[in-house]
Amino acid sequence: MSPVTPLRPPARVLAVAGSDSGGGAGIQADLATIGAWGGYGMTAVTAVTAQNTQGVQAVHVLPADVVTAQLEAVGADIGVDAVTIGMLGSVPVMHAVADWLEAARPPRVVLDPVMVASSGDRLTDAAGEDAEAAWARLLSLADLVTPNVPELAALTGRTLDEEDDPARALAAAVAAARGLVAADGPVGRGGTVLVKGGHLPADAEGCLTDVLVGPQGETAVTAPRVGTRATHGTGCTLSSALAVLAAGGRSWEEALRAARPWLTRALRGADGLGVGDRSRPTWHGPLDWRVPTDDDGRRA
Ligand SMILES: Nc1ncnc2c1ncn2[C@@H]1O[C@H](COP(=O)(O)OP(=O)(O)OP(=O)(O)O)[C@@H](O)[C@H]1O
Ligand SMILES: Cc1ncc(CO)c(N)n1
Repeated sequence: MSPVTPLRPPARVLAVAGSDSGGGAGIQADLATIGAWGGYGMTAVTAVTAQNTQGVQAVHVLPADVVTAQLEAVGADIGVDAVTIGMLGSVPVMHAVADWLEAARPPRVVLDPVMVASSGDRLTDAAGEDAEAAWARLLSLADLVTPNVPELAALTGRTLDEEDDPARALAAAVAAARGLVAADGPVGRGGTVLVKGGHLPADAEGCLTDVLVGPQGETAVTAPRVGTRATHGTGCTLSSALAVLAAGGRSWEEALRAARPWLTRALRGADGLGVGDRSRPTWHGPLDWRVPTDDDGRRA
């Protein structure tokens, strides 16, 4: 019997990110998501974190040359259709990744400018002018940048947490993103910014809005706010889904319209997981599987 050959080879997606021992964010979320969407996942680990649903207990950032070695090993042999970049951890690692992006020029680059975990713990020691220069390099090499609102505030130097009205808060965030994609802004190559609404108040219908802000225009995608504390890893999950969908040929808008309802299901599925009791992870797997839990989502 001849071996089974897929109709189309899977998209090869490289995740450049930190390891989350708790399994909810970082490399673990990236690989689960890439697999869930039928892609072939590869990794360049930038840092090892000891992390669970309570917070981050330890961070060890890898030496920059070890990160470069992983990037070169994968790029030279297997090939890369899309890259999703998350936690980088230090200025030397940021420059190592930027150097590789400049040399390898992978076709689609999604940059999630991770700075702080959902628990509030810092995930990078990069600060000051050195960090600003490294972010500017990375932004200029990205096709899609996916900041949450605090990250957008940090990248643009704007204050984005003073507005309580949902529409005005979103408008302020979108205005900040416009500055990033402007002709003289730091996001180069006609890149796009996805403003993520997870840190903004829900609107009167109980919905959150994400907005793609590109040089040619803007697209808003709205979804119900899920009343759960299980939002750990949503950012990594969304970025990886967008990378694998774009690698399969979709535009950023098509990718976001496909990924967003799936993310809603991943958030809804999380409460039945019974994993930890604080900042629980989203659930990347099939939804027809449950463990018995009590009303607080703890294993019964
Ligand atoms: N409670 C929620 N209900 C529905 N969607 C949500 C919720 N929280 C976040 N999202 C969605 O999850 C995605 C990630 O947004 P968010 O702003 O939380 O990113 P993040 O802070 O980078 O995530 P992370 O928790 O991984 O750090 C967005 O599409 C956002 O709209
Ligand atoms: C390793 C890692 N990357 C990203 C995040 C942000 O969710 C996290 N908590 N941990």
